[in-house]
Amino acid sequence: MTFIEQLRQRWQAGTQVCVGLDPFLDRFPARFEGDNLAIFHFNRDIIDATADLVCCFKPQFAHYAAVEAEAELKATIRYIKDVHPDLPVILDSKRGDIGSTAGMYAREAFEHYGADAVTVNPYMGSDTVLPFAEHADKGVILLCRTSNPSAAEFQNLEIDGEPLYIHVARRAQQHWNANGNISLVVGATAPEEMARIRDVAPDLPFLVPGIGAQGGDLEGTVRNGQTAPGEGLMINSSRGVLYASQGEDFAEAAREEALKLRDRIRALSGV
Ligand SMILES: O=c1ccn([C@@H]2O[C@H](COP(=O)(O)O)[C@@H](O)[C@H]2O)c(=O)[nH]1
Repeated sequence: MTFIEQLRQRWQAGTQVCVGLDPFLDRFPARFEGDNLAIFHFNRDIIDATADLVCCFKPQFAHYAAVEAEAELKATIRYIKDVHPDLPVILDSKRGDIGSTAGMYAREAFEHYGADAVTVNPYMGSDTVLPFAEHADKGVILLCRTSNPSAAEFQNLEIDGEPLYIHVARRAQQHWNANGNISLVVGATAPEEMARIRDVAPDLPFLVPGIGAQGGDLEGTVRNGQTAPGEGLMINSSRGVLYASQGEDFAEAAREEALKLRDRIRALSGV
């Protein structure tokens, strides 16, 4: 099954929640002290506690590379594929480079790590996006309007009467989506921008970071981002779910948070 097919199946099962797997070792419960595979074991417990509530998981690459835990990233993705094979995995590595290097980044995500989708920075232009998009069964999730406080600095600059992020969204919808495998990153901190992006990219799934720790607007996200009730969105929460408790009940607390988020989204969707 392709990334998009897997995602649609999860939307139909009633969830648009994406749990981000961003390990911070200093926020792990005490039981992981001295565990050489603490990141993998923590992830495994979170994955098992939330799998039935999510439409995808999203490990963020830097959180593994910075602590030389690339093998645990690979093991985490392998674990999801083996134990929860209906759940797609997004490798959030925000890659982007000249075409020949972009092709290697695509292989890194899809072949080496076994991810179903990867985040890509499209601001270097078409030749840096297409080496990812030619992997027709894989998802390519392009930064469009990000969630961070300075996102507007460049992304909202007007060019030919429209903000730069609109040019990216239109190019994605009209030129890069020949294989039907493109999605966009649109932050929950920018609900007005999200509405404008949905106008020019009516079909593309949105990966929506910024809920929880970043103070994003869940109601505005659902109102402005959905393509149909219960569809179109992968609403990410990382720290808000992973560190809901740092005690022995961390996995139960993570499940509770993911469940609350899923049900709030459902209620806002009217499904
Ligand atoms: O615009 C963006 C793009 C990616 N991210 C990533 O999403 C998660 C958010 O984590 P929270 O703890 O839920 O705030 C993190 O991995 C970011 O690198 C983003 O926040 N904004």
